[in-house]
Amino acid sequence: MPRLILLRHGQSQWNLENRFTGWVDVDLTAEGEAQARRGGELIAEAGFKPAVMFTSVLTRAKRTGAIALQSAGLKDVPTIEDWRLNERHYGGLTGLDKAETAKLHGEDQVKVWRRSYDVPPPPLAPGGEWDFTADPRYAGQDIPDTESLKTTLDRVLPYWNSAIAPRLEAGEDVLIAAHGNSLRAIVKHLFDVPDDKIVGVEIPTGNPLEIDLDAELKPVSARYLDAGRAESLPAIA
Ligand SMILES: O=C(O)[C@H](O)COP(=O)(O)O
Repeated sequence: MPRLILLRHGQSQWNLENRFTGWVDVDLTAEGEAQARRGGELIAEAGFKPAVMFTSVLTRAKRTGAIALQSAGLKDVPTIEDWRLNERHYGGLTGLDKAETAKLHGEDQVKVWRRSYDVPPPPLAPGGEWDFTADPRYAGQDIPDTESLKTTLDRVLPYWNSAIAPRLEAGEDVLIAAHGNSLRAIVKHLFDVPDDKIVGVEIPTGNPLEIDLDAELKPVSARYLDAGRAESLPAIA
């Protein structure tokens, strides 16, 4: 039975500063590094030995995965990076303070932007500080100027189907070190979470989520390895 571990990056500098981050390449805080190390210890305690780690092109996810593998004694596990595992693009909210944005637009509107399934934030204006179109990591790609969870899933799912699922179907265990919303998209897909229920799914930083899958890659059981920092999980059908 293949095992999958989803690991959201540890606390980033902008998690700490409460700023909308999306594709901005901020690094981990010291606390985030400690969370990644602890995640690796829990992965080792669970006896998890992935054949491969998938991650995004963003430093906070790549470093979390590398630190966790190192602290699990698994530093030789090969890593595959792809932008399709990036955080959702936060559009015109990128860089803004989350609390100030809530004062300006109201808590309800900000919750819709942050957690609804298919309402994207306003698009990013071209040419500004957070315009990623000239970033060589996205050369030749048709990159978004904002993303809802739905459009995030639209780019995560083809990558899941073409690159990740075949490894699990071959019986390999897989670690994915990524982001709150690219991982929420994978959770929505795997657990078949209805569109109006995904609003309640939160993924904590640096806490490995182990999902045991059957041959059809349907979840059989799931648990956070750090039970003390767990969030509730969707029901298994
Ligand atoms: O991009 C961000 O700001 C965070 O990584 C995730 O943000 P959220 O909690 O608003 O989804």
